[in-house]
Amino acid sequence: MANNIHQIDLPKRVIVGSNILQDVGIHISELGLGKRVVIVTGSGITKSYGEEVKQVLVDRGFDVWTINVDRATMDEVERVVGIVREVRSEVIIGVGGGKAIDVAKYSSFLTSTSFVSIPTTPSHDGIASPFASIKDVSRPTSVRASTPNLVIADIEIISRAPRRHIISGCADLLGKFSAVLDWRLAHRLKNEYYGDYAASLALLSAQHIVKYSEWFAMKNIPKEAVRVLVEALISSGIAMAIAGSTRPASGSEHLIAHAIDVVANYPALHGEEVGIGSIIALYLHGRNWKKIKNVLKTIGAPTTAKEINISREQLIQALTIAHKIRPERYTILGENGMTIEAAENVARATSVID
Ligand SMILES: NC(=O)C1=CN([C@@H]2O[C@H](COP(=O)(O)OP(=O)(O)OC[C@H]3O[C@@H](n4cnc5c(N)ncnc54)[C@H](OP(=O)(O)O)[C@@H]3O)[C@@H](O)[C@H]2O)C=CC1
Ligand SMILES: O=C(CO)COP(=O)(O)O
Ligand SMILES: [Zn+2]
Repeated sequence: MANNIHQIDLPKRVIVGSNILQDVGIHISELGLGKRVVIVTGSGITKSYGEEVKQVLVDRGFDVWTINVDRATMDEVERVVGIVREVRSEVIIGVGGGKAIDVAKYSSFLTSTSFVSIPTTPSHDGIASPFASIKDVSRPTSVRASTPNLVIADIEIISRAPRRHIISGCADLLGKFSAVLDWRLAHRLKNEYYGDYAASLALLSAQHIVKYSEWFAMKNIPKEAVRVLVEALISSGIAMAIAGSTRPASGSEHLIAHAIDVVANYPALHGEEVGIGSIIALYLHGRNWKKIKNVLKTIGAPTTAKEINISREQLIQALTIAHKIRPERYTILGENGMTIEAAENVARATSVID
């Protein structure tokens, strides 16, 4: 950011549509990414999607190696990096949820190889962002990683993800209302860089979830709504790429979500925790938290500590440590955070606890 120079690395190509996996080889060739490919998937249902991608690539003459990962940890990243170097792979493809995509994304960053993102679930906005959540890299927040050269989001596949994942993605996006308020606050109080365009783009993704909340409330969520969600998740990732940080997408609501993970060892999906964090963050900002709580309720997202499997004591503890998660990122939690008494009052005022 020195001398006002701001570098933005964006994805080269983003494909959103149905039944598009068979074209992955064509896009990789057209973009000139290389012929030697490592595919990273999870070890459950995403394995079969990884096999499908492998078959398509092998049929087009690519050399392909597949690695299944169980967790998004540095051990798994090192395993992938080792294989990528050994087979001299030029491209890493992440096929799956946040775990597989983040391991692939960070491994690509460490090996300076091209990165292709093929999400199978819309549970979070890391699909197109240049940041990865690696669980044991010193702290529970994301680290700089590769911008995807190519994103292939197949709506047919993504629509088959569990309803809970779809709602988690919606809640991750609703978190942008408080994230942007925090960013503006840090700009005004701490003279931190603020990019209004990136902030507006992040807000747009959250506004679309509010606009389409009745569709997301349906038992069988229509594919059109899933497409809106996927495009909004990609757009939020682009906002992070434009900002050069996760600032437009992550504020005090994310600090609270990360603190919940620290206190209760990942009790719920990332977006579900962010939804709870948003209610509290908007309350602290003096904004219309009831409106966002209603949207969360309408779409079937958790709005209480109990619904994300944590006790009132765990929630209160998380609220009191949230400001320490990323001390350099100023938010409404301030430098000293909340006392136990304040945390209890806030959680009760918003009915996150009884
Ligand atoms: N990089 C970033 O900017 C961001 C990263 N994150 C991170 O992303 C992670 C959360 O991602 P999430 O996707 O929730 O977690 P996972 O990747 O762990 O996926 C959760 C489960 O869903 C399964 N799954 C994936 N696709 C489908 C599908 N189509 N149908 C049925 N099941 C499916 C996975 O299968 P399998 O077992 O095969 O993997 C896995 O068991 C967290 O680590 C979070 O920190 C969150 C936000 C932003
Ligand atoms: O989850 C994210 C954006 O939705 C990334 O946020 P962090 O930078 O706080 O990990
Ligand atoms: Zn998030």
